Amino acid sequence: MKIGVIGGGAWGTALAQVAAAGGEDVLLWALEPDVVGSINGSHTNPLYLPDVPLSPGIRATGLLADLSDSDALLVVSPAQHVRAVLGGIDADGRALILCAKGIESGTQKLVSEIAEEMCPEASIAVLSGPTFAAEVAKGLPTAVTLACADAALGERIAARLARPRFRTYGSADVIGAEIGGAVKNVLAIACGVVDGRGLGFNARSALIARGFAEMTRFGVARGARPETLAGLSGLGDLVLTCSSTQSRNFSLGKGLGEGRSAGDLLADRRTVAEGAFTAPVLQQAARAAGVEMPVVDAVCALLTGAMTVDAVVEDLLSRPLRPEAH
Ligand SMILES: NC(=O)C1=CN([C@@H]2O[C@H](COP(=O)(O)OP(=O)(O)OC[C@H]3O[C@@H](n4cnc5c(N)ncnc54)[C@H](O)[C@@H]3O)[C@@H](O)[C@H]2O)C=CC1
Ligand SMILES: O=C(CO)COP(=O)(O)O
Repeated sequence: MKIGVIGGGAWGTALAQVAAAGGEDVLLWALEPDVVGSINGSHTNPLYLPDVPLSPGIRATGLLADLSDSDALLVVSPAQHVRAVLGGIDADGRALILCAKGIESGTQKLVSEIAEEMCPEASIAVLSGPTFAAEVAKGLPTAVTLACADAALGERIAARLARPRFRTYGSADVIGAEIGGAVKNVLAIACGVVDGRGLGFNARSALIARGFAEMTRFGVARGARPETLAGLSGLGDLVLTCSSTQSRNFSLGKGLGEGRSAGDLLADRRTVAEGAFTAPVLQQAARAAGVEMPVVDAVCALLTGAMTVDAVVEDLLSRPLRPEAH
């Protein structure tokens, strides 16, 4: 029994650490030779997870094919690269635990939908929740949703990945777990804007609550269960990511709120702010589903530079008054 981890960014490295802490045999694939070298040589990942000593039980490789004898694969590449990495591995008959948070540009597919298309013979689960990678890698208490349509398999994976300080809660709602994680990244950009522009805590809380209403409307339209969206992978992650500059999405929004352009903020950035990729495709998907998402529209207008921060805020505040349950 071996666990393969696809992706040597912050989250792949932290999850490898969780797996290794339970005595699993862990092999991590990383794109960058430097990451492979530092994990194998000094048990560190200075590029993506600096200052965290890693378990010597984690080994790394630059060859995806080396993961072919793992019975379970944690897929932790950014959402826009999942299709390409899954194209490079034979996942038939194995458990694919999807950990990226996003929607694919062009296809409007969730990561589980990409995986079903690329690996029709694999068993699919989704791991999502409020999880800053550095905190998880340091062993700070964390809880996640582990969603799988096959209840028995879901229970086995949840038990296999659970640790004393890493609690896994089971769910059958794969789509709901994914939509929470994808949508909250876009909403976190909006909350960062509020912080950067100095609009106050009232505004941030209003945005979290109204953003959650958008997440719920969109999620339910795509078949998610409301209780999943109100759980760790939805509301839980929304609150985390909207509260701290540890979040790359929140930081991006903060920069926008301070008057910098998305182009400048994203240029030369090595780490991924998934919300910047998800926002336009989420906007398209919401429109196609007839779901109103004004906060998501506002983020899109800021990312393209179509509107200024002040114009976007004015726009949101001057919408017609309506019942809260709308
Ligand atoms: N960092 C965190 O705290 C958490 C991240 N996630 C999610 O995990 C996913 C991965 O994020 P991080 O590990 O944070 O990434 P990161 O920002 O730390 O690193 C970027 C990653 O993108 C990879 N990459 C760049 N170009 C690529 C390509 N052409 N093909 C394949 N991979 C490529 C890099 O190798 C690296 O692994 C994202 O969907 C993110 O939303 C989920 C929970 C927590
Ligand atoms: O998904 C995350 C926490 O759950 C990480 O958030 P960021 O990608 O915004 O850093």
